[in-house]
Amino acid sequence: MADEQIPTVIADNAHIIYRIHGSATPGQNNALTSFKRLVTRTKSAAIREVHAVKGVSFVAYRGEAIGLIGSNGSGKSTLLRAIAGLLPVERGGAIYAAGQPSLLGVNAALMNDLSGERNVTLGCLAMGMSPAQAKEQVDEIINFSGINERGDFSSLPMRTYSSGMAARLRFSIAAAKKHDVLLIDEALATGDAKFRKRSEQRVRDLRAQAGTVFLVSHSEQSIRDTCERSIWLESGVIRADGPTNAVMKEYEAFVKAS
Ligand SMILES: Nc1ncnc2c1ncn2[C@@H]1O[C@H](COP(=O)(O)OP(=O)(O)OP(=O)(O)O)[C@@H](O)[C@H]1O
Repeated sequence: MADEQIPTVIADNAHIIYRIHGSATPGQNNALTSFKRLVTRTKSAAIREVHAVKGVSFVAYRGEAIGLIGSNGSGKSTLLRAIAGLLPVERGGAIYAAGQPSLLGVNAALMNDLSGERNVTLGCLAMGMSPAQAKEQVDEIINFSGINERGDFSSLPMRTYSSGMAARLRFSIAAAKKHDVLLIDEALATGDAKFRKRSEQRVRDLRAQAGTVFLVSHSEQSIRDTCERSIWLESGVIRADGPTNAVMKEYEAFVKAS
């Protein structure tokens, strides 16, 4: 934990509910039933709710790297998206964040028809760099991503890249900037072992630059290597929050028992 405890993200009783429209059985959603609902002012039976995150509270500090762990569907990605401001928190709770948290992979909307190089430039500009700064960064980002390891891919359109290559480029663009809060969802697991090592080092560097990093991963090793604190979510509820070793132990015992 950082010496000076400066909060970067505060979640206060955060509830996140997905509302799924049009999930009714056939016949429930035709024009006549819609009209009846309008006249009788009843709510659509076609809206179903998934309560993905249930009253989550925590404080993250500058300099911390926090792993989010838990079973499939436990709400980890949902929580990340809410921290990034991409999903609303229900009334009565809130998530406060310093600066503009960046969710890796979502913020960098890459264009399939443009070359990797052009995408790097656009990504840098979108993150607020000046054209001169962006130009300066291009080579370093391409090198870091390793997409040119098997030929000159950076000048080819993105659609010629494998999904792993695209993910690596996305990570490299996002990691070129100092972030107040960087949110990483499984991104480290997409690259090969060599890239994973490099990106873990970059996460450590970003942390050293006084940002806060959240990492969602099913790779226990990635979490152990990068995060000294972990939050375990299960069915949308925090089951444990503390030093990674202790939280992992509890989680593993739960997995074994279930
Ligand atoms: N776009 C969506 N619309 C409706 N429900 C969703 C949506 N995305 C996720 N959910 C539901 O919200 C719950 C939490 O999902 P979430 O993706 O946050 O879990 P996760 O912990 O990240 O899972 P995983 O480990 O499998 O990636 C699940 O029940 C899931 O079905």
